[in-house]
Amino acid sequence: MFKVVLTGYMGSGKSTIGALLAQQLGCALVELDFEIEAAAGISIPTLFAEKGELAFRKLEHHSFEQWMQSPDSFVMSTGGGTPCYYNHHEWLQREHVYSVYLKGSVATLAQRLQSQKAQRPLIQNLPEAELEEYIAKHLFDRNYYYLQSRFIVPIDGKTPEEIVMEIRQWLAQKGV
Ligand SMILES: Nc1ncnc2c1ncn2[C@@H]1O[C@H](COP(=O)(O)OP(=O)(O)O)[C@@H](O)[C@H]1O
Ligand SMILES: O=C(O)C1=C[C@@H](OP(=O)(O)O)[C@@H](O)[C@H](O)C1
Ligand SMILES: [Mg+2]
Repeated sequence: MFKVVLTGYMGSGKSTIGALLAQQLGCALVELDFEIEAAAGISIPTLFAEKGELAFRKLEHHSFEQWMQSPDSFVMSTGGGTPCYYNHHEWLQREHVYSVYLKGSVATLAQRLQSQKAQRPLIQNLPEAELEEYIAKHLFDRNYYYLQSRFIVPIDGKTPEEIVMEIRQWLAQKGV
C-alpha cells in the first residue's frame, strides 16, 4: 500500500503532476479539490463565497482524513492549504505516505497564477500589482508545513514530464 501526496503552493502543478503520475503508476488519482466539490455539490469559488473558508476547510479535513485512513493506494493532489490546517502535516511522514513538495519560486508561481485567479478564491480579488507580494508572504507562512514532505522537487523551468520522472525515480528507490 502506498499513498503519494503532492503538496505545494497554488500553481505549483499538484493537479497536473498528480494526474500524470497516477496514469504512469497505473493507480488511482485523488484530486482533493474535486472530492470537496463533490461533497459540497458546488464549486470551490461558490463554496468560499456562500459558506466561507471555514466551511471549505472542514470539508477538506473530512475528505483528506477519510482518504488517508483508507487502505487504498493512490496519488493525491492536495490543495495548497491542505497540509497547513488541522493535524494534516503529521500525515506527511507516516508509514506508507510518500509526500512530495513541488517547490516553486514566487516569480514562477505569480506568473502562472496571474491568469488563473478566478478559480482560486484566496487570490481572485487581488490586484495584479499585489499578487507577487501576497504570494511571497503566504508562501513564507506555509513553507513550514510543505517542508515536512519527505521529498522536495524544485519545479522552476522543468516540464511536467521531467518532474514526474524525478518523483518516479525517488519512489523507485523507496520500493514503490
Ligand atoms: N511544469 C510545468 N511547467 C509549466 N506549466 C505548468 C507546469 N505544471 C503545471 N503547469 C501549469 O500551471 C498551472 C497550475 O497548475 P496546477 O496543476 O493547476 O497547479 P496546482 O494544482 O498546484 O494549483 C496550470 O496552468 C498548469 O498547466
Ligand atoms: O491554497 C489554498 O488554500 C487553496 C488552494 C486551491 O487548490 P490548488 O492549490 O490546487 O490551487 C483550493 O484548494 C482552494 O482554492 C484553496
Ligand atoms: Mg490543484
